[in-house]
Amino acid sequence: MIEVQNVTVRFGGVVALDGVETQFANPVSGIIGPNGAGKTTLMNVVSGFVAAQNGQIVKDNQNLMGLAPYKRAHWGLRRSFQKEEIADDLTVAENVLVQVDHSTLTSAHKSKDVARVLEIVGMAEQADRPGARLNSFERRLTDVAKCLVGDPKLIMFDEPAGGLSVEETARLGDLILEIHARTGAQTLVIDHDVDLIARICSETLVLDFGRKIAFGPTAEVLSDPKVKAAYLGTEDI
Ligand SMILES: Nc1ncnc2c1ncn2[C@@H]1O[C@H](COP(=O)(O)OP(=O)(O)OP(=O)(O)O)[C@@H](O)[C@H]1O
Repeated sequence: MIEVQNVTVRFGGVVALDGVETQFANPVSGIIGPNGAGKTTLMNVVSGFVAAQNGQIVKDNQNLMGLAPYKRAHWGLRRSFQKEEIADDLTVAENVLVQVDHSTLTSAHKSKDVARVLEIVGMAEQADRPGARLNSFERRLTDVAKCLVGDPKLIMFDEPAGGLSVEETARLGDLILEIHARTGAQTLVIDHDVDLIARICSETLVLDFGRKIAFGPTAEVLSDPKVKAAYLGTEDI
């Protein structure tokens, strides 16, 4: 369970999040809304990149607001960005290993864990290939592997399907659906691809101008007139 409790963020005069309150209880949950709605800001509050003026984020009784960003990562918070952070001069396996650098586990244990997550994302055969030689989908899969390594508890994907083909998006969706069973982590997904959200997220939060305008089972939320109105003139839903 991820509890978002009355979170408010202001950037000068802009209210990016306005008392947002919700509870994500499902293995995979979505966050959608028009451009500038506050979606990325909410992820930034969870990861600690942005300080909220008010509110708390609690995951399974752990109040994340009380932890510095690096401690949240040690605790098990993982995040992928709109652009992958893959080092060109490191191999795929080394890129993933960096994520668990801080861990006190033995290097044999870490290598085994890296091999396990590369197997899950389908990149085991490319483990020794340098980042520079990966295509865009392989980079994305390596980024997902970085989120899976080292006992994650909460994984956040910001527009994971951006720039992917229909087939690649379908594969990525399958992979995200497997995460909870394979790692136990709960996943939050922001994406403008509403078909992907509808397929993989059993519940979805809709933000508009920093406010929660809907939350609940994804199919219900997507047919809500308030949600359709928020998207009017911006994109189809
Ligand atoms: N660091 C910042 N400084 C000032 N304003 C910001 C900052 N980050 C976000 N904002 C503003 O806060 C509001 C919410 O932005 P945010 O990026 O969270 O929206 P979003 O829903 O993720 O949008 P998109 O779908 O376009 O990525 C916008 O008005 C944005 O301009």
